Amino acid sequence: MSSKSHELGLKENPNPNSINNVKKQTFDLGKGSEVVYIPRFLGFDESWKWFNYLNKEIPWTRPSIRVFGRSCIQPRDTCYVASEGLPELRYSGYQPHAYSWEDYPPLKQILAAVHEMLPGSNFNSLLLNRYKGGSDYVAWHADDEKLYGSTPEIASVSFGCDREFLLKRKPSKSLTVQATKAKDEEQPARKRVKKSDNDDQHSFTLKHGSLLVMRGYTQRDWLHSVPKRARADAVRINLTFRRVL
Ligand SMILES: O=C(O)CCC(=O)C(=O)O
Ligand SMILES: [Fe+2]
Repeated sequence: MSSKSHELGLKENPNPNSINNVKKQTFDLGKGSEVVYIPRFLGFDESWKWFNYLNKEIPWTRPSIRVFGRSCIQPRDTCYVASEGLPELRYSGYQPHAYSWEDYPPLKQILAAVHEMLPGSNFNSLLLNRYKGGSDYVAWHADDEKLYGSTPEIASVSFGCDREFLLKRKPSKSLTVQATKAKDEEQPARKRVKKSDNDDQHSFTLKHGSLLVMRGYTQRDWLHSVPKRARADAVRINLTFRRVL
């Protein structure tokens, strides 16, 4: 254990007793996409220690990114940590500097807890986000960069202010609106696809100390976002662990 994590009073294994009997909610999104939500992945008090460490020690930046050809400031703070020798990450025209796990030893402890919770996982990179208040957000996107492969598992740990996390199914590429409508009208009424059916959207309130996992074809077939929320007035820190192939 590093002297730094000793100073913080952080344990080597963040929550050994609850690893195997935590409440785990699994959501089958259909067609090979799945989300798992574990509200109390890490203990409450311990999670505030992680929060304080991350808020203070991580070299947060708010880079310029490109969205639809326009340059803008990313509406949240960010940092990137990755194992050595991996291909570089690039998103929205921005290539973050890859810090080393050795620079922030407590991150390795959180990574170990995630690995223990998700047998078979082997994450080697981490994107950190800090939302300073309700006007910080992440727009609709999928983490479908090629370097993660076709069915990436992404493990997302949240600290601090509760925020809503939304998922919506990507519009189908093969059927235009017109084609969908025409096809729909060919069907007898009882067989028509009801567009009001709500299995195309899901919402989770990501709690302090929670873990949310997206896997299978979730990045190919779904978009996710953390929208602005006027009443969310406190800081939230989110860590997304990923495996670069
Ligand atoms: O903050 C979150 O919960 C999600 C962050 C996210 O989607 C991302 O970094 O790609
Ligand atoms: Fe994402």
